[in-house]
Amino acid sequence: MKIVFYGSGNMASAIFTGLIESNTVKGEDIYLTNRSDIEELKRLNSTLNTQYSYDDVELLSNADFVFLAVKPHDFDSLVERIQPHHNAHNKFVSMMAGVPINQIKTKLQTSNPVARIMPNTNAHVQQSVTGISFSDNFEESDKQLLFDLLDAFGTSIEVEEDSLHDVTAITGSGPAFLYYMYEQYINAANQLGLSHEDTDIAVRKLIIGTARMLENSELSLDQLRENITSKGGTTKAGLDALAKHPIEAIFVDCLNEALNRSKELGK
Ligand SMILES: NC(=O)C1=CN([C@@H]2O[C@H](COP(=O)(O)OP(=O)(O)OC[C@H]3O[C@@H](n4cnc5c(N)ncnc54)[C@H](OP(=O)(O)O)[C@@H]3O)[C@@H](O)[C@H]2O)C=CC1
Ligand SMILES: O=C(O)[C@@H]1CCC=N1
Repeated sequence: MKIVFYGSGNMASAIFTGLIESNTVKGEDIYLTNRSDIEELKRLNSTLNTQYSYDDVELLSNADFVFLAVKPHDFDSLVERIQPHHNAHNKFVSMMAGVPINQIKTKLQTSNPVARIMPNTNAHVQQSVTGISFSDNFEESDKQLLFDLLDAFGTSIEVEEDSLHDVTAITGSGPAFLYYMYEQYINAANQLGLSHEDTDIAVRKLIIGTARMLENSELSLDQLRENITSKGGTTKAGLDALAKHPIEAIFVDCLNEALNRSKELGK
């Protein structure tokens, strides 16, 4: 299988690293290109054995899956490279936030199958949650091949194309929202008495341990919380202070803004 990535940045590298490190695809079967950062392509060639080229005829020839991994605002520059050279064998897989399948087909002037995926950077540790939608003409056997690729770097859920906006907000951008929250927690913890170094280590371990509990426990979130909350104790005091703030409303606002931006990006 020949896989091409147009774009070798944060999201693409999380994916192709996951594909290679899980032994799902050999580095030599993955072809990378970017706008101009050849040093990065050489570095990836020496660490992951991936191929690289700026020759679009060579890249697209016999390519099974062509990942479109540029920012939405760079799509037009990508179209100039791909449109004259794509062939009937190419199945396109776009990870561009917000850009609809019909726009991809129109700009590339193609009736080839197109899938849209919305992964997240947890792909680096094979823990991406990836939403996927297919154009009507995507063959079942090709869908299965693509699902197998997605499995290599996490779990996938097939959704209606319109719902990819929700996936983008909740899990595509989601790691950034959680990192931001953890940053605030660390900032607040730094105002207590531990050294900043100890606080950083303690909070990172706290986050990892709590995530492991979520993974391994059969208890609900609220039961897990209840199990820590002694009557009249410290947790209750802290939770009461939290409840004075509109935390749910803050996240409603955050997710709606992300979702609206996803819709704007496709216009
Ligand atoms: N980062 C994330 O968490 C997620 C990102 N996405 C989506 O993934 C896409 C990429 O995002 P991200 O990886 O963060 O972006 P980056 O800025 O990290 O990478 C963008 C890549 O696109 C390349 N590029 C730009 N123009 C062209 C071109 N004309 N031809 C070939 N390559 C080109 C850049 O090359 P060069 O370095 O040479 O300029 C670079 O390798 C976006 O559409 C985003 O919506 C989706 C889910 C999560
Ligand atoms: O910020 C963005 O637009 C992309 C899409 C999801 C995560 N990063």
